[in-house]
Amino acid sequence: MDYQTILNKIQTTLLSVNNTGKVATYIPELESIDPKKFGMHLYCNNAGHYSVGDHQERFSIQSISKVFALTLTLSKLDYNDFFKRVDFEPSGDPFNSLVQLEHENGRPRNPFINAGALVISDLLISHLDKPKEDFLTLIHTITGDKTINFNKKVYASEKKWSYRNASLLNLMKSFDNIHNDLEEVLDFYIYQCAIEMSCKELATAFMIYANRGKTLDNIEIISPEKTKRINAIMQTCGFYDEAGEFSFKVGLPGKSGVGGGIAAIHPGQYAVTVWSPPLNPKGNSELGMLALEKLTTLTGYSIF
Ligand SMILES: NC(=O)CC[C@H](N)C(=O)O
Repeated sequence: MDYQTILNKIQTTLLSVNNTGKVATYIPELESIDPKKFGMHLYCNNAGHYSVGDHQERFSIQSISKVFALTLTLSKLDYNDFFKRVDFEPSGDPFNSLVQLEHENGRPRNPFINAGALVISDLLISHLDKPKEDFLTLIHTITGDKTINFNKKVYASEKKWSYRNASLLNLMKSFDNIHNDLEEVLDFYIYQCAIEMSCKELATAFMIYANRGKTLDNIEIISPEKTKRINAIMQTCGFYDEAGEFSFKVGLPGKSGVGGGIAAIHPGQYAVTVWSPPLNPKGNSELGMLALEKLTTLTGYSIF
């Protein structure tokens, strides 16, 4: 498959698209990002790399971090302990919605909405001595790059504007589904979202999900069985109330973030990442969705 020609075609086509998306502003620091940035990186199972645009530039991974947090949790915890606290059904609601949580007694629908990721942060704090270090170490291990870190400005900016996440935490605490100090949980969650990676680094990291839980150096990060489940949750819950649309149009398991990144995988084949900051009304990268739709259309392959 000539992936490089396909990526070039995608970039050329997207240059002429009228991008109606808007860069996220509710985390003020994200507003300063150039909306014209566009990068894409595809990492093939046979170790081939294909890329276009700003694929080497780091950006805020935001909710893509939720996949790594789930991976770390499932590598440490028994399923039952975990799924008592978080479900694995699509929410059909925006990523930061409070409504469903009240109806469902403080048990989040899935690990990829904010409420679910906050419970995961709480669980990791309970089970790890150094949650932040362990989280970063996981990312260093799966990318082979120890320079990856969090962005202090984005972190500070989200901390100032975290009223909604604080509300989610308080609501869950009232149902006894948060066990640690609320400030500590919020701080750890915001730290994860503020991590910066490039398309290239994210595609490398996501190769574990395309490769049954193993890095390309054959280190098992998570079992094939748990990898299967993480991929299933990406497929059904990776795009909030647009998960159905992403499945329909793209047909790959993936995860988006409000920094404008999307990472997706084709099991056994490749990991692909795209970055374009302007978001559609559901909080997913407008051009990112389009780029991946074109990828599976032009290659003729998705998981379906
Ligand atoms: N969808 C996202 O990327 C949301 C992450 C963001 N840090 C938040 O909690 O609101």
